[in-house]
Amino acid sequence: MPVGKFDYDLETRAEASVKSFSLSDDNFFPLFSSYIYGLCNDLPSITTTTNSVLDSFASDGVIYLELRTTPRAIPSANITTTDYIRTILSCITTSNTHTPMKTSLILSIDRRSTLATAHEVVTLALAHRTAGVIGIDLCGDPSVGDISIFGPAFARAADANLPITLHFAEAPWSSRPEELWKLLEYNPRRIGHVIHVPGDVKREIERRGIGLELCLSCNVHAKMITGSYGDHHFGEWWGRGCPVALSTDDVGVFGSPLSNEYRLVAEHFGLSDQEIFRLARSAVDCIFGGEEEKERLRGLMWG
Ligand SMILES: CNc1ncnc2c1ncn2[C@@H]1O[C@H](COP(=O)(O)O)[C@@H](O)[C@H]1O
Repeated sequence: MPVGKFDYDLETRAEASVKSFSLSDDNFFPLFSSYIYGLCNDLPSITTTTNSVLDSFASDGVIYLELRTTPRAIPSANITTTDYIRTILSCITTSNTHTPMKTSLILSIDRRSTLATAHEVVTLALAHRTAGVIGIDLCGDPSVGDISIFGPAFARAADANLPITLHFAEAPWSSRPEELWKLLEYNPRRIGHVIHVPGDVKREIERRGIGLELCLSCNVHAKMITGSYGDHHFGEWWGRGCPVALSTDDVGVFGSPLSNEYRLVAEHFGLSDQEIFRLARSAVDCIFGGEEEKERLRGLMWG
C-alpha cells in the first residue's frame, strides 16, 4: 500500500481531478461516449490506452485483474467489434507473459443497447473465451434503457456457464424493486455498486452469497452515496455472508488506484492488517477465473 507523502499526493491529485463529476450530471456518461470514445478511435490509441491501464494496475501491485469494456465497432477506422476485442486481448496476452499480474477480459452490455446488440456481446464473449474473455457485464448510464429486454442474452450466457456481473442499484432511478428482482433473475455471480437496495433484496443477495464489487472513491466522488468514505455501505456488508471484491471504477476519472481503495477502507472502517488480508482473500472466492487461478492466488496470498 502507498505510504507517507505519496499518499498525500495521491489524495490531493484525486481530489483536484474529480471535483466536477457527479453521476447525475449531464457530463458524466458523455465523458465516455463523447470524449474518451473520440480519443480512442483507432487501433494505436486503443493499444496505447490498454497498455497504460495494464501497466498502472501491475505497478500498483495488483496480481489478478478483470478488466471490462463494451465491444465497439469504429467504422471511421474500419474497425469491427472483433478487431476491437482482439486488439485488447493481444495487449492482455503480452502483459500476462511479462508481469506476475494475470488479466482477463469481461465484455459489457451497455444498458442503452438493443437485445440484438446484447446477443452480439454474448456471441463475441463465447467466441473469445479461450483467448481470455471470462464473463459478461451490464453497465452504462442507469437513467437510460430497459434492462428487462436482456433476459434471452443473459440466459444464453448462463447456459454456456459464462459468469455474469451486473451494475446493480447504482442510482435511485435504477433501483426500483422490479428492476432489482429482474436483474437477480439473470443469476449474476457478482453485482457492482449495490447502493440503493431494499431489505428483502439485501436478504436475497446474502442468501445467495453473491460477490459484491464495492468502489469507495467512485461512489463518494460521483456523489452516488450521501456523505463520505465512512458512510459507505462497505461498512454494512463487510463481515456478512457475501464475498467483497474491493474494486476501482474508472481510475482515470476518479484518480484512485486499487491500493488506495484498500488504504481508504483501512482508514475509515478501522480494518487491521489481518482484516485487510482477509478482505483481499475473500475476493478470490468470487473471481471469474477458474479453480487453477484461485489456487495460484491462494498460494500467493496464504504463502
Ligand atoms: C459509476 N460508474 C459507472 N456506472 C455505469 N457504467 C459505467 C460507469 N463508469 C463507466 N461506465 C460505462 O463503461 C463504459 C466505458 O468503458 P468502455 O467503453 O466499455 O471500455 C461506458 O459504457 C460507460 O457508460
